[in-house]
Amino acid sequence: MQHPVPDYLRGVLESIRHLEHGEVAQYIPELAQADPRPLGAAVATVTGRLHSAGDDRTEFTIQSIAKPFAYAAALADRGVETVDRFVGLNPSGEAFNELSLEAESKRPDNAMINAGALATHQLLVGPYAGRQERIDRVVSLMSTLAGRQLSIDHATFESEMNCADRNLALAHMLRSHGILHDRAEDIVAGYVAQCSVRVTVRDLAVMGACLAAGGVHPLTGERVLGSLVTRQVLSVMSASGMYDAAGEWLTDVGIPAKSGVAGGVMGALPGQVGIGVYSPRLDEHGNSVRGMEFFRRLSEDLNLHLMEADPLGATVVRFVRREDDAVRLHLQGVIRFGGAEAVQAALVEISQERPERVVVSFERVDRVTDVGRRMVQEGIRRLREDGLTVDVEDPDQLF
Ligand SMILES: NC(=O)CC[C@H](N)C(=O)O
Repeated sequence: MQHPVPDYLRGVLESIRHLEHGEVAQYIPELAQADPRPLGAAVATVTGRLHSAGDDRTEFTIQSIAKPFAYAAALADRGVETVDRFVGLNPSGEAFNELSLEAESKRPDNAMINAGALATHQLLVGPYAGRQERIDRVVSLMSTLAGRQLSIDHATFESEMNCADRNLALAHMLRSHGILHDRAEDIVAGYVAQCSVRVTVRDLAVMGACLAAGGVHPLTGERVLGSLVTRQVLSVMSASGMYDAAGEWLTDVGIPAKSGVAGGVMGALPGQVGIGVYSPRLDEHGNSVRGMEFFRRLSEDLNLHLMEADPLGATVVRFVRREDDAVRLHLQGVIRFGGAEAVQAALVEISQERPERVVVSFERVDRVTDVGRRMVQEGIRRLREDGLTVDVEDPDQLF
């Protein structure tokens, strides 16, 4: 049989194809000439399966979708503290190309707007890195994440450099505040180069899946980014990834995402999937019109909203069985805070029966987080302190 997901994706694309409002980006000549018709989408799971439909092999420039990856690289290269000194964490509420600086620190509001991305680009590699080293760093990280060597579209690069007045103005202002150190021209060139990297929706989906998997590459299993770095990137993406539409986006769609003015949108839903979509016509915020509609549809059809959670706690306790001399507590699934609290409650109840022996079985458990382990250990410690015998069955040594 054929996997149903590509068919589903095709259906969604067909249902949004009629949306023809919006315009291709006008302010970069090369993008203004782009064919507005292509439409493609891809979804990659954190377990490494990739599905796509429509114009899924068409290359386009990544533009601002490079920002979260440059931010990830800077966080990895310079550490959270250093990066936080130069780039803020709050939504700006203004357009992506505004000079949005925090009143006192003069830091750009966040790394998803141009001012923040210029500051982030300066931080790449190390204090003495040169223009080419910084570019190589971002391109190489994005290539690792995409699982193939990505390259720069020189025509788009030149085209944007010829009309980069606004980004140059931002860079000069940032330099006057001591946020940039190199020549404004070099930082802008590096930033524009990172924006000019060519990708497909399949690349975006895999790159997003890597963020969704906490920094572990879904296809190779290799850890590419630290889990705290990934968490910070996703947090800033959720707050600011869709620019001044970020609040509405988080409410309606609930998938951390980043858009680019060539028409790409990348999403990363923690623990589940990476999503890529491409359609060049943009709304007034610079977000792909069909791309946003695609995300709305997926979020609704597939229940992907970040804030839509199931009450997971109680399901960790599979059952409690009373035998002659023992009470057996069978656990299952993933034990995090919510589940571990339910285990502790079950242990409190069992302690009141004062059985000779308690057996806690992890046979059907998939995973125990650190906090889950500490909490279950504490429950068991208290049972033993009460004078009960507790045995743990843990064939896979998860506990
Ligand atoms: N939102 C975007 O994709 C903007 C990227 C573009 N290169 C710029 O700096 O204007």
